[in-house]
Amino acid sequence: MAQAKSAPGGKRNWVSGGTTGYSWEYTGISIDPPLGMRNKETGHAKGKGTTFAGWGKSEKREERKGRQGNAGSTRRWSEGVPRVGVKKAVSGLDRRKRKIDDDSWDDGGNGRNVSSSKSKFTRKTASTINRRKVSPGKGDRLRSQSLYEDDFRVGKRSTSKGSRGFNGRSVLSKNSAAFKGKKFDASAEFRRTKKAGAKEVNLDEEFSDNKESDDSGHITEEKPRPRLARVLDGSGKKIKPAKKDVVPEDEEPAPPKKRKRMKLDPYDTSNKRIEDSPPIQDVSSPKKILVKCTPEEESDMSTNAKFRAIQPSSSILSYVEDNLLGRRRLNEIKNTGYNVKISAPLDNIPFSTSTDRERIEESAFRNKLEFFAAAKISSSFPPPTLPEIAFAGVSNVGKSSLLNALTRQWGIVRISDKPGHTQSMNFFRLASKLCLVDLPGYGFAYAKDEVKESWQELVKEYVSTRVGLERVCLLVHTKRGMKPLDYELVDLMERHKTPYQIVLTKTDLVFPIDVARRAMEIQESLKKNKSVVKPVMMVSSKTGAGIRNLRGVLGKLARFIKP
Ligand SMILES: Nc1nc2c(ncn2[C@@H]2O[C@H](COP(=O)(O)OP(=O)(O)OP(=O)(O)O)[C@@H](O)[C@H]2O)c(=O)[nH]1
Ligand SMILES: [Mg+2]
Repeated sequence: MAQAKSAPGGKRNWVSGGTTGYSWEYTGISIDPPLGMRNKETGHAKGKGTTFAGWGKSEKREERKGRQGNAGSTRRWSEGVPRVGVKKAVSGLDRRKRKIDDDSWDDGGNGRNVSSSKSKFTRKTASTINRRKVSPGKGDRLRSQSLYEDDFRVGKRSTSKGSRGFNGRSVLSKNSAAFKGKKFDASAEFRRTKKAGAKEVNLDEEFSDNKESDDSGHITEEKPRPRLARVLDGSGKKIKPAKKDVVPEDEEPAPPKKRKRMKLDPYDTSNKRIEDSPPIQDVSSPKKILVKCTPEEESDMSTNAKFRAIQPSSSILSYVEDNLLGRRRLNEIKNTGYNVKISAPLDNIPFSTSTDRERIEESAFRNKLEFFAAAKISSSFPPPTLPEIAFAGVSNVGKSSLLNALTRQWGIVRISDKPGHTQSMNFFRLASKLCLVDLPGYGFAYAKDEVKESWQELVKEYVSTRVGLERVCLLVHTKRGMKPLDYELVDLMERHKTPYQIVLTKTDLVFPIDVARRAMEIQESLKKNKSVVKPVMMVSSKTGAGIRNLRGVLGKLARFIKP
């Protein structure tokens, strides 16, 4: 700062440029030039890095050019500015402050001349100067700063267009004119280079000065940096060598990295289509589920490996494929003829254009879903007038969503991705045909332990004592499988002879083969149970896969109703 002010001849003169307006030149400049002009001055047409952050670097380069023999303008304005290293570039705000402080900005009212220049940028800078003159103060700094940013933007825009615009070319030519006749002739240098063909220029030789002075004027030693050799091709263009090609001389090239070999699980077909999996044998006994394993091997296997070793029956596999269960690409659904623009597209007839209500083939579910009672204790249960279907399962398994999906009446039953959303037993009516009961979940939920226990007790009481309970749909997350609490409820229902059916939910989250495996696993584990209703149903409330089949199964319960 102090250096800038005290430098000799620190004044800028605006010189008339004839009929075209006004041109400018620095004579013994000791101040920081206007930001946008830096590009002009340095002649960096693609001046992205030459404005704020790259200022130190470009300045350094220009100065070196000057040192090679040219005492031109660039040399001069680098004299007055405190030099900064590449890493220690002056921040935009600092430079801004420096400019405000500098008296030579006022320039004896030359702002008028500046504003009459053709340059868009120059005009704006001039207006900034004038405004500062009128209202100096705290607010001024902010306003001028924003203008400053505008200037920066204008300058940047103009330079990014390859100096086609108002100022880049003219200044460049001015600069090259200034170079002409001096020791360093840029065009001659360019011709020389072109003649010589590709030529390597070692920057270390070219720029041997590694010493930098910081703001306080101390000389500091700059850390030695590995420099990349600059390569010029036949046309004189710079070719940036790839980093990997530049190996420091003292370092030996590292040996090529060994590729890690992936271990392939022969039973894992989870990332494949069902057709890609090994040929399926029809499994008739539970022992055959795990293939190619001795009992000792089986005990050593992890739960995951055991699951992957399951080979589902061909009937389950074909059911999964036919109903497009499992994770599917949108294109696959589209190509099969389903309208992917509607919610739960697979709960539809392919190529159908009928409305939601018409698409529901099962008449009971075409009725309006109406909430009519909620219970937190068994004494609040409504009288059993209709056959009931209850939806039980761990929290967040998708019970409430399934009610909406079955009736295609989105939003009637509230859902949330937060486990423990449904906190009471909610009774819904489908006209006078069926009663659907949304039960609170068990297991992990965002609720106090005693509250969760009370839900569990309520569910247990309901499934074991409720009159008119036609079926309990026990919902199981396809990805996670049955939990101990599920088995507990199963045992209870077995004891009370409550009919229940397993429904795999969120099938869209796993690969088709894993949907089939999960169904197979559960079917086999509950094979001896008496109250379980077969088959294991598989659905996705999101894609609508399997919903029509479940509707068909549950709709049969409503047929026996006497209106
Ligand atoms: N991907 C996917 N997400 C689903 C599906 N069914 C439900 N969900 C999501 O799972 C979350 C929980 O759904 P709910 O229907 O509230 O689950 P819940 O079993 O009623 O949960 P609680 O009331 O807390 O016991 C929601 O964010 C749903 O959007 C499905 O088939 N596929
Ligand atoms: Mg719920």
